[in-house]
Amino acid sequence: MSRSVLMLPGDGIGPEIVAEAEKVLKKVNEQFELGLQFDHGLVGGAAIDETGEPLPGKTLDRAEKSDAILLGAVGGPKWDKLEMAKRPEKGLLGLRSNLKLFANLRPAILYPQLASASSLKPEVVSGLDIMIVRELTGGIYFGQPRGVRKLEGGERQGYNTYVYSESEIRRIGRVAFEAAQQRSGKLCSVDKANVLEVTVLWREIMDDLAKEYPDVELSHMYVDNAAMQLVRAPKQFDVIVTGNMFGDILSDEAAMLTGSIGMLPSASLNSEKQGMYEPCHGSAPDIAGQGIANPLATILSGAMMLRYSLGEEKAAEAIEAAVSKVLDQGLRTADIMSEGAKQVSTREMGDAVLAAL
Ligand SMILES: NC(=O)C1=CN([C@@H]2O[C@H](COP(=O)(O)OP(=O)(O)OC[C@H]3O[C@@H](n4cnc5c(N)ncnc54)[C@H](O)[C@@H]3O)[C@@H](O)[C@H]2O)C=CC1
Ligand SMILES: CC(C)CC(=O)C(=O)O
Ligand SMILES: [Mg+2]
Repeated sequence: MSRSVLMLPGDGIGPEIVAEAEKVLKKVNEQFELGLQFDHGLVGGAAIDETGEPLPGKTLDRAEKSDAILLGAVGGPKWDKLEMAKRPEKGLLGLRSNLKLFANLRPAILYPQLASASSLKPEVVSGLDIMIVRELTGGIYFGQPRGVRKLEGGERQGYNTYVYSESEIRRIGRVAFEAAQQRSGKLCSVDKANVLEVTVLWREIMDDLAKEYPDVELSHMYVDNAAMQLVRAPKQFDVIVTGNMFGDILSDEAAMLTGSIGMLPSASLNSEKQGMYEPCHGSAPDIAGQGIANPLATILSGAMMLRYSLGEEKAAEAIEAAVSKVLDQGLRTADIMSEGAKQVSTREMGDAVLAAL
């Protein structure tokens, strides 16, 4: 059976890291006879430069027809002066909303080899394995109305709207409760229910759902405390469920517990388990073109793709084992470099994973 994978490299370091993930995916495709067909498309700034739009119709059409998508990252200073609706980031948000990819899974796992690269002391993070379940197609990133308006007197006012409907909360809640059931049975819902009505509703729905999952222990935490607890005692968390913006911020924070944002993969799924897979980081314009970006988050996103959308658990595990082996060999990109290790480029890291497979 042939299945199609759409590669969307995007901008900045996107093409560099996606090239490494593609090598790795093509190798497991051969080794495990997966029958994957690879196609390529434009999104973000690269698409704006070529077609004038961050999400060309052709890309969306191919994305809708593909079994899974691997995306690098979008955005960069070249396009930052464009009005919001025309920026590269709209291409990514458009893919997420058009494909209804509401469930964003961001596992923050510390590879033991990287304990000294973590921002926290090894004893605080050893064995760290957190799953952040972030709602991805609602909340303040999508709420209407939004914009900048002129007030009486001429002063301008920027505004966005934080909205969640009951059904949006319920469907992401179910994903999180089910994830907790398959893990330790502990779920922490993160909100700001002491200030924001939308998250009072969020909390109410989570409490309601908890009645259907008696084997899951649900707790609630305000987002400011959660941000603090993540760096104080991160191992108190197993599954965290939260809204779009809080999840965006907390997952970058959690990334540093694993050594680098260059280590954090993600899966964005819809109800049909069609998925887009991408590293949690952005296009890193400050290091783009230097061949020093860490490709492991993208390679590990490829493993998540095999697991969640293509049902190829063995191939996914093979990639994860190869990454672990490469770290055992002491190979490190600059962001996870430590004393006694050997620094390698983006391409050398990809080649090492390939050789370890
Ligand atoms: N999913 C996406 O496409 C995302 C896109 N962005 C966009 O990316 C652009 C840059 O945003 P920033 O806030 O600078 O966030 P960023 O995640 O691109 O970079 C933050 C810092 O992390 C480093 N970094 C990121 N990925 C790395 C990797 N693989 N290896 C080594 N170091 C890495 C960068 O060098 C930088 O110092 C913006 O245009 C932003 O809108 C930001 C986040 C996600
Ligand atoms: C365009 C942004 C919402 C992307 C981002 O920061 C993310 O998804 O982590
Ligand atoms: Mg982010």
